[in-house]
Amino acid sequence: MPEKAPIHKHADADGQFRRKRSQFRDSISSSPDSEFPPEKDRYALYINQGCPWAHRANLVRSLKGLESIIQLIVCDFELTKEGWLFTGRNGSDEKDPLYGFTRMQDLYKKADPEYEGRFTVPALWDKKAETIVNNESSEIIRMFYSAFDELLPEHLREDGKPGGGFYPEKLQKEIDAMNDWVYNTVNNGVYKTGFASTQDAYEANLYPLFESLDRLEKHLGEPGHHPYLFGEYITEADIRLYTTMIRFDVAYYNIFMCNLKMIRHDYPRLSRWLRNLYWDGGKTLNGHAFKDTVNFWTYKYGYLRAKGRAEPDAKFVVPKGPVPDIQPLDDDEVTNGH
Ligand SMILES: N[C@@H](CCC(=O)N[C@@H](CS)C(=O)NCC(=O)O)C(=O)O
Repeated sequence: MPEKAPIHKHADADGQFRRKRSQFRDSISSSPDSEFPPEKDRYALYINQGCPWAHRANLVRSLKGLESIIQLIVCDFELTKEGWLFTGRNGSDEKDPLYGFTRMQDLYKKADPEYEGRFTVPALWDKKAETIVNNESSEIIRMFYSAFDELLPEHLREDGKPGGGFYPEKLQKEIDAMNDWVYNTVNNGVYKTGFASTQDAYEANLYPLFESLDRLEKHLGEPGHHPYLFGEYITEADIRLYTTMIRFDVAYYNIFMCNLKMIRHDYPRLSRWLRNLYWDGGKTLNGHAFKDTVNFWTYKYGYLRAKGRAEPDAKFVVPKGPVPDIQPLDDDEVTNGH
């Protein structure tokens, strides 16, 4: 195995970026022997505004109407040698509101003093058991789909939804298959491209990323695959792709050098899909959740910082474009998709 990277370094010694496995993998469930039953005010979701994995969890918390059930705690999105901090800046609380910690790593150490993994967001905290239930976003979002449904009004419960919810049984195989290649080449693909520290590692990830974007563009043109990836209703596949696509033109294109094509100019269907989600007036979604969980400036500034082009405390210049951050819903230039 290549040498382990320190907190602030992204690529391993061989130039490749490898995301490490999450280690807290418990579940919230209402089964009788559940260690973590659904309860109002019992859990807190730790995020920062920059991270696309934390964004997934935050987005589903909003889409499901869980704001008054699960507390949201935001740390600063500037990664330091000590990991994520609570600073009072960048949307962050001044201190961790539960314990007064100034570092995310203190929370991980409280959960498990022997913990040796990365101190990542998102993390779902149980205030009663004082531990991390889960720090893997793909599992946290699935918990949020239905684990709290008994506490929610009928229209927000998965079994009350016309399409069968975010992960309907009849689509699970197809969603899982898409998740797999989208995760490897798109969600994580942009990171593997952007954090590559050799030309070979960069190119080895850049081309598969754009092959997958081409594949998604084609997918959206097939019968039954629009306006959302699997038809009339938003599913997990849309949620997982969204947090990467909304950062693409404003950050990954430029700062992560994912710059063979842009969503707005080169992918009309993906662009329309993205704008549909962002601008939806809350008619089909829970009140602008896709829009309200986005902060474009954070992406422009935060990825520049993450990429190491700006030293802490140095003055630096944040790219202005592209302008606008996202195009209006009905933009003639890009309406030839669907
Ligand atoms: N598998 C995790 C990945 C989370 C993750 O890597 N988060 C990044 C922020 S985008 C992080 O916290 N990195 C800090 C570190 O690795 O030290 C998930 O999807 O929840």
